[in-house]
Amino acid sequence: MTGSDIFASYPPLFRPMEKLSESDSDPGPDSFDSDSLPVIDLESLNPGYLTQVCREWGMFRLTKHGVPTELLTELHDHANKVFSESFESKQRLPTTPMLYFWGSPAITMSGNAKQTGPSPSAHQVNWLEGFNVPLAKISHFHYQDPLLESFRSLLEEYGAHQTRVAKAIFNTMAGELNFPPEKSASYLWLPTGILRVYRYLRCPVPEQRWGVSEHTDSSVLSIIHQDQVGGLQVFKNNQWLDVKPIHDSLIVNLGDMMQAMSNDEYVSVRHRVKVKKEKERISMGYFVFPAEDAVIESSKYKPFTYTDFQEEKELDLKTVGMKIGLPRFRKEQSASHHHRLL
Ligand SMILES: O=C(O)CCC(=O)C(=O)O
Ligand SMILES: [Fe+2]
Repeated sequence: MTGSDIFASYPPLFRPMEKLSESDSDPGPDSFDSDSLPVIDLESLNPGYLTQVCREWGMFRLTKHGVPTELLTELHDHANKVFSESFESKQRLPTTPMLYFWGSPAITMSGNAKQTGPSPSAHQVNWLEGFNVPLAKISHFHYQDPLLESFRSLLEEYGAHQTRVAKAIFNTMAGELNFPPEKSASYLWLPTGILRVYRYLRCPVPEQRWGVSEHTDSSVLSIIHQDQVGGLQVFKNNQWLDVKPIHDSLIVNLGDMMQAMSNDEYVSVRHRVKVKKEKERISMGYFVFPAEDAVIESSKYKPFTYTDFQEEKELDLKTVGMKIGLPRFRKEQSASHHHRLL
């Protein structure tokens, strides 16, 4: 590919108006200071420490997770190649088992995009493109194209690892939180698992745009693997901390459903992703949800299902213009808020 063709793979909205200068490309790896994110070793999972981290952080680095390093390397390599194809050819791909989207990470859990591109208001757009991959269907399809087929098969393998990891972490949490066994099973409903493979695009005005703006995940658990570019930040002690890219570790964060299930003992952590002028970034996320009809019950919340939560969120996005999330489901929301102010 010649230099000027690089942006043929970008959705048109993200193609720079002017040629980005040579000095803007590849200034070498960024150096990240080591971060203070807690580290949890899956091989010797310590329930007490996990609980402490879930209360204080809602995010941690996972090591000894058993996902082979070569699988991670190959996945990033394949993702790079697939994303480098022209925008038009990516748009023409079938929507199962991998749905191509751009400009917004907000896709419904079943993987049915409301729309695969955003409405054209560049300011709110997320500076990314991606594939949404529901794991329930991934082994039922095969591609003719060898690159896509090996990407699909790697994702299937990766998905099985993520499912295993999520189950192990959740089971420990469920034990610590004393969930009754029948609740545990529907609170983490593995067939809801999805992967999202993202490519964050180079942005001429990185300080004016977000890869993903500040949010909490709606999931029970999310697991991120990022390449060496960096950009993920987590909000802790009133500050945004850079999450250092470390190839053989995974980043686990708790979502809104876990916070509600734990009766606000655990935190659904705020995080965001920055974009860069000179580099694209690839990350892969795994997200898992409760069963559709599982009623989440805890003393601080009115009983609700994940479906109720999604419906409320979509309504809020339309009417308020943002996700309100958990406060919509807390009992005596205004009264408790008042208490805190006094
Ligand atoms: O790309 C990342 O590192 C995180 C993406 C993310 O926060 C999300 O998809 O919810
Ligand atoms: Fe997120």
